[in-house]
Amino acid sequence: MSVFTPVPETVLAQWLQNYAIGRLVELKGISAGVQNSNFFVTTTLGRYVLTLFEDMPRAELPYYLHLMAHLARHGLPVPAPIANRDNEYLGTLQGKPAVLVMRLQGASDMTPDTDRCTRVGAMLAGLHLAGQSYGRRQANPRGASWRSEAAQRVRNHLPTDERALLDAELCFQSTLDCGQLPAGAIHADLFRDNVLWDGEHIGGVIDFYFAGHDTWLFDLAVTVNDWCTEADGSLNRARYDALVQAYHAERPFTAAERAAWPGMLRAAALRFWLSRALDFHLPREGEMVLVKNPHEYRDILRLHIDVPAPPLPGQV
Ligand SMILES: Nc1ncnc2c1ncn2[C@@H]1O[C@H](COP(=O)(O)OP(=O)(O)OP(=O)(O)O)[C@@H](O)[C@H]1O
Ligand SMILES: N[C@@H](CCO)C(=O)O
Repeated sequence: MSVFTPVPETVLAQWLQNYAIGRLVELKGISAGVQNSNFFVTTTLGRYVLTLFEDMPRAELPYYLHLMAHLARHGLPVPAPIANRDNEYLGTLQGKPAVLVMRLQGASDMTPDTDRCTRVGAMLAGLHLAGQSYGRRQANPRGASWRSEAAQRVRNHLPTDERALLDAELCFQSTLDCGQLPAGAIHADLFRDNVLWDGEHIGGVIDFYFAGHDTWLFDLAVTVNDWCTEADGSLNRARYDALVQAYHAERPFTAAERAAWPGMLRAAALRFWLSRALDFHLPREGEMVLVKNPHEYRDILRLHIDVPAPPLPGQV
C-alpha cells in the first residue's frame, strides 16, 4: 500500500485549478512504491502521476525535479514535471510537498534479457552525457560519507562475521581514490523496478529521488549489481557484457575507470547492503519503509571480493 496520505477527489479538483492541464477525470492510488504517496491522475488534457513526498526534506526536492525536467528536455524517457500557473514544479497538497509529472508508458521487467540490458546500458550513458549541462549540484545522498556514517550506526547490530566483512570493506574502500573519475548527475537507484518497458523500448525511467552528484562509474555499478546478477549474487556474464559494452559504445571508459571498477562494484553493493541493514536493524519509527533483504547485497559484495568481475571494455 503506498497511499499514505489520502487525497479526496474534490480537494484534487480544486488544486488542479493551479495548473493548465484541464479538469479532473479520474484519480487512482498506485499500489507499488514504498517511499511516497503516488496517484495516477487523468484530466481532460492528459495522464499524469501525482506524488506527495512523505518524508523528504522540501529543500532537496528542486534538485530532483529540475534534473528530471532537464533530462526530459534532452530526449530521455524521464517524466517531465508539470509547472503550475506560478511556474513552479513543487506545490503543497494535504500539507505535503507535491508534484505532478507526465505519466509514461510501460511496465517494469524483473527478468530482463540481454537486449534489454543493452538498451539500459546505452540509456544510462545518455543520461550521464545529458546531465553534463545540468546546472544544479547536490551531493549523492548515499555517497561515501553516508556509507561510513551508516556503517558506524549499524555495525554493532550485525553478527560477528558480517561485522568483520564490513570493517574489512570500509578499510578497503578508504584506500580508493575516485578523484580522477568522471562525475556528474547520477540516478543512483536504477534498479529494474525503476525502468518501464513499452514493447522493446524504454518507456520510462522513474524514481529520481536518490539522484545526486557522484562518479558515473558508481551509477553503472549500482545498475550492473541489480540488472546483471543471479539470485545467488553471481554475475550473469551475457547480461553483464551486454550492459557494459552498450554503455562503453556511447561513453567510452577511461583508464582510471577501468582500474577503479572492481572497487566501485563493491562500493555500490555496500551502499545497498547498508541501507537495507539499517532499515532491518534500526527501523525509524513512523517511517514507512518496505524492508528489502539485506543479505542479497551482503552476498553480492562477498562475491565481488571473491570473484572480481571481468574488466571493462576499452584500450589497456
Ligand atoms: N511517471 C510515471 N509514469 C508511469 N508510471 C509511474 C510513473 N511514476 C511512478 N509510476 C508508477 O508508480 C509506481 C511507484 O512509483 P515509485 O517507484 O516512484 O514509488 P516511490 O514510493 O516514490 O519510490 P520507491 O521505488 O522508493 O518505493 C511505479 O512502480 C510505477 O508503476
Ligand atoms: N532500490 C532500493 C530501494 C530504494 O529505492 C533497494 O533495492 O534497496
